[in-house]
Amino acid sequence: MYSIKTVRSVIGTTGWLKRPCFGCNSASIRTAADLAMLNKLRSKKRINRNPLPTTVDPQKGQPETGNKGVPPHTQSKIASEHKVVRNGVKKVEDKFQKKPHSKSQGNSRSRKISKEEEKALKEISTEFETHRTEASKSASKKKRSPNKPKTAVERPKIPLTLPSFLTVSNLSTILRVRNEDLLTKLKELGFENMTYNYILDSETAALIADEYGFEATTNDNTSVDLFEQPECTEQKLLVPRAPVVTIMGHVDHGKTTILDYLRKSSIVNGEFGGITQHIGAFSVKTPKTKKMITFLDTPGHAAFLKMRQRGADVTDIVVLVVAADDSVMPQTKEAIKHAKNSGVPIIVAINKCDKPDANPDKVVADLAGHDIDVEDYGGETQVVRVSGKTGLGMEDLEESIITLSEVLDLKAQESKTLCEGWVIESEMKKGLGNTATFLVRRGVLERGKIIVAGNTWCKVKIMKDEHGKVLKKAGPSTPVEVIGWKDLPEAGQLGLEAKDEALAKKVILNRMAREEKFKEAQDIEKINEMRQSELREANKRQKIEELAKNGLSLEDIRKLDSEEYKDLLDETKQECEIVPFIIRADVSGSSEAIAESIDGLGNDEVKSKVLYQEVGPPTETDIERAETSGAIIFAFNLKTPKDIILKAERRGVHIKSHNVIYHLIEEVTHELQSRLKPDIKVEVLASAKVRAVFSITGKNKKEFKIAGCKVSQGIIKRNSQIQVTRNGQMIYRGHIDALKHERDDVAEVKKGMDCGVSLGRWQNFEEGDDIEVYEEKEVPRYL
Ligand SMILES: Nc1nc2c(ncn2[C@@H]2O[C@H](COP(=O)(O)OP(=O)(O)OP(=O)(O)O)[C@@H](O)[C@H]2O)c(=O)[nH]1
Repeated sequence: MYSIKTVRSVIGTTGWLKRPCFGCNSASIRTAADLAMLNKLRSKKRINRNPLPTTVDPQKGQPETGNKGVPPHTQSKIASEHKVVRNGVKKVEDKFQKKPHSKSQGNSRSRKISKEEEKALKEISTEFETHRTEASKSASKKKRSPNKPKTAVERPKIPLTLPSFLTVSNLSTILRVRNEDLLTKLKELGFENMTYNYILDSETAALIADEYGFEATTNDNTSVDLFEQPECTEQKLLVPRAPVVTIMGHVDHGKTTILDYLRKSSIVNGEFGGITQHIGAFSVKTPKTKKMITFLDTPGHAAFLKMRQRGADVTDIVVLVVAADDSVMPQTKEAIKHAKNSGVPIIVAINKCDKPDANPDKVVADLAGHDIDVEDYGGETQVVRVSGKTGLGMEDLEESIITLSEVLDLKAQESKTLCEGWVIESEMKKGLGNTATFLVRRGVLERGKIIVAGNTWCKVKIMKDEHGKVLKKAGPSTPVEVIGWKDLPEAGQLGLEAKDEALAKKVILNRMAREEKFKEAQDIEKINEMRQSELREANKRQKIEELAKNGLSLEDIRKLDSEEYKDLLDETKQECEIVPFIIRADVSGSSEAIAESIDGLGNDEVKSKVLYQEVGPPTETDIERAETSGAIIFAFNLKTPKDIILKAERRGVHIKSHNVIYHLIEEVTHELQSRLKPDIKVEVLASAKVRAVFSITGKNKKEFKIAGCKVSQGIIKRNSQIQVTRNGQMIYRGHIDALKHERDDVAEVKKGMDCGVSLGRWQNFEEGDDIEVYEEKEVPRYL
C-alpha cells in the first residue's frame, strides 16, 4: 500500500497517461552531483559509442603496440611529425657536413650556432609548425567528415542485461573488473564518495558498463496499460448530459443541509419512493424543467481540500454556499480560489435567508470584493437567495444550475466508445463486498463490463442508483454504485474499460510492477543518502579525532573560524525525523483527504509521513505495522473494536480516535512540535569585568593565571557555569574553578566586590574580558 501522494506522483492524477517513463523516474534517486556525472556520461556516450581506445589493425586484427590507447588519427599525426623532425635534422646535418669543418665546428657540442645554421633551423621549425597546423587541420577535417575512411575497427559491444538496481560491487562482478579498479574508474568519471555498497540504477550502471565496452539493457516489460480516449470531435456522436455539481463553502454555512434538502426533493420528485443512501453522488430531477442534475455528495471542509479538488475535476459547476448571517469566511475564499483555478463556473447560494439577522446584500457586496462578478452588480455569476432549512429559493437554485449547464453545452460521447468514469467513493459493504460509486464520464456502463481503476478492477456484477434500484445501463453523468470490485478502488481514480479480464489483469500487474520499481528507487535513494551521510560522519569523526590528538577541541576549532573546518562545526545539520502515521477512516474519501492533509506536515527537522490509509476500523496488522515503524494510528469516524484497543495498549501502540478533521490535524501538529528540539536561551545572571591578569605560582610550583575582576551585576558563585566574552564574542565556556576575595577562598561574591577568578586549565583571559554567569533555558518551538 502506498500513500496516495506517492502513487499519484507515479501515475499522475488521471492515470498512467501522465506518468513519466521509468528512465526519467530513476533520475529521482540521484544526487545533483550524480546527475551531472550522468549527463556527462550520456553526452560522452553520444559522441563516442566505443570509448575504449583500443586500436586494431584491420588486416591482422591485432591491437597495435606502441601508442596504446592513442586514437589512430593522433598516432599518424605523431608519426608524420617525427618524420618532419627527422628530415629537418638530416637536412641541417647534410648542409653542414658538406661544408669544410672549422676549428670551432670540431667540437659540435660546445660550438656556437652560426647565423646560417640558425636560419636553417628556423626554416625547419617553421616547416614543422606549418606541417603540424596542416596535419591538425586535416585531422579535424577527417574527424568531421562522415565518409572518414576507417583506420580502425570498432570492437563490437558485448550485450549485457542488468537488473533495475545493483551495487557497485555487483557491477564489478558483472563487468569482471576488480572492485578497486571500478571504484578508481568511477572516481575518474567524476563520481564522488563511491563505496562498494552504493546502489546504482540500471541507467547509470549501463553508462558505466558502456565505458567497459558493454551494451547493457534492462528487462522492463511493463508498458501495457489503458489510457483515456481522445476527445470526440464528431458532433453526431455527442449527446447532452446532466451537469455534475459540487457544493462548497465555509464550515456550518449549510452545505449538508442544502444537500439533504436536494436529496429529499429527489425522493419527492423522483420516480422512486424511499430514502436515498449515501453513495457519494445522487441525481435530482428539477421540478419545473424536469432536467437531471448530478450532485456530488461531498460537502466542502477545509481539510477535505483534496476531495474537493477532485470534486471540481469531475465537476462542471460549483455551488458556493455562503451563510447570509456570516458572509464571506476563510473557506469561502478558498473555495473561490479553488473553483477559479480549475476554471469551473460558480453559482452563489446565499443560505440561511430565513434567519432574521440574514443580510444577503452584504454577502453580495463582500463577494464582489472577492473577485466574483455577481449578477446583482451586472456580472455573470448567478446569485440565488435560499434556505436549506425551509426550502426557500431551492427550486430557483436548481433552475439556475440548468440554465448555466445549457450555456455550457455539456455533452458526452455515449456510443462507439469504451466506458470511462470516476470513482467517487468506495466502501466495503457487508454482504455486498467491495463497492464503489462510479460516475460515468463517457460511454455506457453495463453489467458484465470490465473496469480498471488504479490497481484494481471489477467485472460489473450489480449496478444500483442512490435509491437502491438495480440498473442495467448507466450513461454519462450517471452516478451508480458498482458491486464486483476485486479490491477497493481509491476515490478520485479514473476507471477505464478493458476489453477483457486478461487485459485488466495484465494492466494491473504492470502498474504494480512500475509502482514497485518506483518505490524501490525511492528506498534506494534513502539507502544511498544514509550511506553517504554515514561516510561523511565517519570522515568527520576521524578528522575530529586527529585534531584532538593535536590538542585541538571543537571550541578551539570554532575560534579558528576556518573554512576548512566549517563542516566539522556544522553540528546543527541534523537528519529530518520522520513521524509515521496510519490512517483508518469510514470512507476512502475521508481517509485520503486526511492523508493529503497531514502527509508531509512539519519542517526540515521533523516531518509527518502517512504510511498508508485504509477504509475500516484498525486491525491487528495495523498494530503490528505501527509497532515496528513507531507509527500512531488514527481512527476517523470509526469505532475501534475493544480487543484491538487492548492489543494496541499491550504493545504500546497509540490509536487515536477523531471525528473532526481539524482536531486530528491539530494533534498531528502537536505531536510534531513535541519532537522539535527546543531553542536554548542563554540568560546572564551575573557578570564581572576582568581588570587585571595575575600570574601565581601554585603548590606544585606550576604557574597559573588568575583574573582579577570586579562584579558588575548579580552574584558570582564558585562552580557557576560561565562564559568569557571579548568584544561581544563568546570565546570560552566552562566553570569557575576557584573564587577568591582578597586572599580568602569564598563561595560567592556580590555586585561591586573585587574577586579573583580561576577557570582551571583555561587561562587565556585578557584585561577587559567579561566573565558572565549564565543559565540555559529551553524554549519550546512551534511549527
Ligand atoms: N436557519 C437556518 N439554519 C440552517 C440553514 N442551513 C443550515 N442551517 C443550520 O446551520 C448549521 C450548520 O449546517 P450544516 O448543513 O451542517 O453546515 P455545513 O456547511 O454542512 O457544515 P460542515 O459540514 O461542518 O462544513 C446546522 O445547525 C443547520 O441546521 C438555513 O437555511 N437556515
